[in-house]
Amino acid sequence: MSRGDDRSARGRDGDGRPDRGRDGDHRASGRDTDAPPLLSVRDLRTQFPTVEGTVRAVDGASFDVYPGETVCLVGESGSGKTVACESITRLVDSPGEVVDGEVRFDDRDLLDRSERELRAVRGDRIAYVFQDPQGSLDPVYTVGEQVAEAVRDRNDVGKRAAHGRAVELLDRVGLPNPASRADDYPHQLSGGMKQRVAIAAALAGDPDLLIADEPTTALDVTIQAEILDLFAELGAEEGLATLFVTHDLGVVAGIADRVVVMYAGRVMERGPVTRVFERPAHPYTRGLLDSLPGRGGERIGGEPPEPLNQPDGCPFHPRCPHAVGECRSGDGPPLYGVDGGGEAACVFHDGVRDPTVLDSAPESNSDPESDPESESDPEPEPNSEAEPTTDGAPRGATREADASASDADGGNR
Ligand SMILES: Nc1ncnc2c1ncn2[C@@H]1O[C@H](COP(=O)(O)OP(=O)(O)OP(=O)(O)O)[C@@H](O)[C@H]1O
Ligand code: NI
Repeated sequence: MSRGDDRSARGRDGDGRPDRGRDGDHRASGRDTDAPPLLSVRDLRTQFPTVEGTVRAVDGASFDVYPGETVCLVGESGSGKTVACESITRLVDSPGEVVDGEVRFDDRDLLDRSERELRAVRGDRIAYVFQDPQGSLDPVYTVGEQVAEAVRDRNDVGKRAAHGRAVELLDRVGLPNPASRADDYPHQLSGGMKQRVAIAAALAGDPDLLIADEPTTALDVTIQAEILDLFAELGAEEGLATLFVTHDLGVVAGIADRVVVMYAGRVMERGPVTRVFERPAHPYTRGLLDSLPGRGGERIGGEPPEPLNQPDGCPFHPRCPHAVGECRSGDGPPLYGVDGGGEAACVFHDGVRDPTVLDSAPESNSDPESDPESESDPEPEPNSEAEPTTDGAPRGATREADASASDADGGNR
């Protein structure tokens, strides 16, 4: 039985939400464009008090995730991606604390809920997958026992039914020979298979939102691509919404409907993936894109600010080739609407004041036909350009379909 059937049988689709991803429409993703956001994060602030001062790990971030879509959180190391994800269900390690903001999920503020209520939301409605599958599995139990335990935690079923469901879930995530593999211990599985098991456990409560923090970073490149395909499938076939953290823009090109670019705890730019890749409106986003192998490969000069020593104004101004006086003082620019969808926190967002900010794109940007190919190549090695279609092509094609859909209706998001 597929998970979709199971949902219907349990009446979860009877809540007025459209039956997503099974109608063979033009979108490859299961994104539901008419529904209100599933998750709406507003002005989120999470801080860590330290002896040297307060680290503002997330400093006023706002973004949405709609039902069935994949939103990628990107940004250099230390930009606050992980802390933002943890803040959504208040998983932040002490002494870290969410000090302000709103996290609306299904129209209730999660930040108001008790720890007990949040525990029920976690795993059931919102599930997490982390970078290191080893860390999420217990070495002394078989993988079948662990997934079955996750099933029993979230559903009122007996041992035998839970085991059957565990095998189904292991099959769903593409574990070969799931019935016999269920008896394996984690150390008997490869890294990619362990990550599949962790994903199966995350699916045990039939969540609506999966938060995946660099789930493929620890895996080698071909396995990475397979796991990314699995995430894409889960979105398209089961209407699962995903908030996906990565610092790899090649990965973003392959799976995202929309992108949120973070820097120094703030959102620098957000919008439909095609618009952001083709016409980035923030110099930081452009810098990240220009560092892709297919786009010049040059890293942004300088380093992100020290957590305890943030500059005034736009946090990116010390590294920005376009910075002017007003970028260096005040609280930094607000998010301005950008043509084609989304927003950018830059005074040059519309190219009116200084067209060079938006026009300084590399040559390849002027050819929209060939561009997505190089973007979608998830392989960071220098030789990856030689064989861009090996596994980049199918996902590149998927993304184009997704992204044009996002683009068409993304103007107000
Ligand atoms: N326990 C902690 N105590 C103090 N500061 C912390 C703690 N955890 C995170 N931070 C700070 O919060 C900021 C955001 O960290 P976070 O881990 O969210 O970044 P990230 O974008 O996920 O980076 P990466 O790509 O390396 O995973 C960083 O400046 C980090 O130093
Ligand atoms: Ni992180």
